[in-house]
Amino acid sequence: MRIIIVLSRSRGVPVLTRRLFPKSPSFIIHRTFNDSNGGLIMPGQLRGYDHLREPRLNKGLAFTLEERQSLGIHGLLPAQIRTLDEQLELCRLAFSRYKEDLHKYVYMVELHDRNEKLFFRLLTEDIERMMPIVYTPTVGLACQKFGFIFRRSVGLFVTINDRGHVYEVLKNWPEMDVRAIVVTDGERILGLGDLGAQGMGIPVGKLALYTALAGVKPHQCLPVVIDVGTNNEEFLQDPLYIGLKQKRVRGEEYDALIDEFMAAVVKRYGQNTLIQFEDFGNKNAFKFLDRYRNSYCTFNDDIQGTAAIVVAGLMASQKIVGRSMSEHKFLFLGAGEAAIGIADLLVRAMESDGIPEDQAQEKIWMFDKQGLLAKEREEGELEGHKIRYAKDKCPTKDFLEVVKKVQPSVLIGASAAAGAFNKDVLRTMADCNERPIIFALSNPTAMAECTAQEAYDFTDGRCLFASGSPFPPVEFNGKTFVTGQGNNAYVFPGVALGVIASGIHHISDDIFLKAAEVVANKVSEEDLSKGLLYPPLSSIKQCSIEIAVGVLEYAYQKGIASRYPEPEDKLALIKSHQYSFCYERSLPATWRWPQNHCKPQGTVKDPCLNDS
Ligand SMILES: NC(=O)C1=CN([C@@H]2O[C@H](COP(=O)(O)OP(=O)(O)OC[C@H]3O[C@@H](n4cnc5c(N)ncnc54)[C@H](OP(=O)(O)O)[C@@H]3O)[C@@H](O)[C@H]2O)C=CC1
Ligand SMILES: CC(=O)C(=O)O
Ligand SMILES: [Mg+2]
Repeated sequence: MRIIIVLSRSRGVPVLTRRLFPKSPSFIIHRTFNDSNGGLIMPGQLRGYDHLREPRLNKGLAFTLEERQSLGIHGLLPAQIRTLDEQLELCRLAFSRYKEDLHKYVYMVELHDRNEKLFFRLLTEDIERMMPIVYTPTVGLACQKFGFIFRRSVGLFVTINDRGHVYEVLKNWPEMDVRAIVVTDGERILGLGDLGAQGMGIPVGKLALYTALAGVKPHQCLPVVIDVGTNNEEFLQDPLYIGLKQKRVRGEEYDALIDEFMAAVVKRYGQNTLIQFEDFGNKNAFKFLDRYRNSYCTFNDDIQGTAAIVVAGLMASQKIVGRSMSEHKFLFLGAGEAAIGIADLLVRAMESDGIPEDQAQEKIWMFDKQGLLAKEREEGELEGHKIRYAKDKCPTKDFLEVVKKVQPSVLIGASAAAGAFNKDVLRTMADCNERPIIFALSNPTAMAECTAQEAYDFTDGRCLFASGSPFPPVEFNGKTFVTGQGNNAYVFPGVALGVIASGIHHISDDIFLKAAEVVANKVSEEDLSKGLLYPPLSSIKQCSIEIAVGVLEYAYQKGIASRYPEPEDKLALIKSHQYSFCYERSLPATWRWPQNHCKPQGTVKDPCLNDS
């Protein structure tokens, strides 16, 4: 009789062993070890050298002498031992020496690939400088050039050819404790259109913010691209394109793939796994939100996350403008995911102030490629989600004329129509409002409906302005305005952390209203006086934590949390779910200097001790 003993962390290995040796009884010792962040590591299976190759374990020159000795990597590193702070200083220097943003992006990707802790520490400590690189606007350029800068896989690609085997593909992802997935099919990447599989940069960037802003642990995050082809002709001809070179598959086959993906996620990682939909084309985005919102733990960031950040800005603006939500008139340029999502949450906010739904909808006008949404359009020309904002009559197909007729107090651009808020539009807003509110939400920067400078110049410095991608501070008449970033990045990381910590099964719109209130309450008089409708980016991490606590409170109040008992100290629970941005000790607790080994003299720095 043969006995095979399998020591494995993977559920797949014992199965494989049984298949290979069907007649032998195999004793499976399924033993796993957690690092202090909850990531699974297997000391018994790791060579010392792996600590240098595996980005999750690598500390570079920050390995202490003891660690180098005990891991058997002494001599594989030069003699210098650096602290985490010293490494960060060097990273900042290297980062700043790259002149091109795309080169900075590649530097960050390579750092991530080399030393995960250092990457996240750098990102989280200097979010104002790093966020425009790992996120909008540079991430848009990175997706366009993804084929050229692709180094190593950073997420999972599920293609239409994997139909029937999606669960097997998902099992190839090496992490077993995934709690959050950001998935795109690349059809509408920012305002750049169909970038197919190269849209992978977006889930990767969004999830980097999960960790950097809310402290969701990196090994719990999984970026996914669903590759069903692309209709981007340039990419189809480009030898560097990394995805399937075929036109997009649509219809039943596509829907079945997404259904299979959702079911596979639950099978592999459990029903509480959060699935964030990102940058799908709008018909699919609305369809999947409707289809899955009550059966999976899911939300659509472009529809719901964006809504929360715009409603937050409007709540904050009340302190200056003195108007409640229902006293505004809203005009949108664009009637897609972002615009409809914002409008729906605005209606909900007005309803909670006692305004009936139909009256709330009356205050909202929307303009798409064909003009103002009007009931008089031919049948079939108003998709389901647009109908509720259609007006009886369309005064004109000219946007400026609509601005003049409607005289909105709030103008919201979510169209990717660069420059559509031109001088005449902005001047008209200034003529009919003491403090016009202007959101140019489209990303990346080049797609914005107007620049910050234009907004202030053409409204005589009276507007309250926010944009989806960052603009530098603006001078007008001797005053400096700091422009706020109206971006869902203020919302989704905190919502995700709150959802993970409370174990919510389904995410309602009210959670996004709650998040909006939290963000609005963080805007100070001082922020508003500088022109900011949002807390400064320097407090976005605090904002994320407060949103997470707000979500947790809401979940227990409404009885939708699934983790019991309810924690008394909700902040402490949230913190217990967060990643540590400090190095862990890589020394086994029992390790001692060998007896015959003379401990080296001199100062031995311990990088774990001297960071905050
Ligand atoms: N700041 C933030 O946090 C976010 C910003 N965005 C940005 O918003 C933009 C739109 O995203 P999303 O709503 O998801 O995209 P969609 O494709 O869902 O919607 C775009 C909308 O804009 C309309 N549109 C396009 N061009 C024009 C034009 N020239 N004149 C009038 N309307 C036009 C389209 O009209 P039609 O319906 O007729 O096709 C459609 O209604 C993108 O740039 C995206 O990056 C998105 C999410 C979050
Ligand atoms: C910010 C974002 O989600 C978008 O532009 O699509
Ligand atoms: Mg998006």
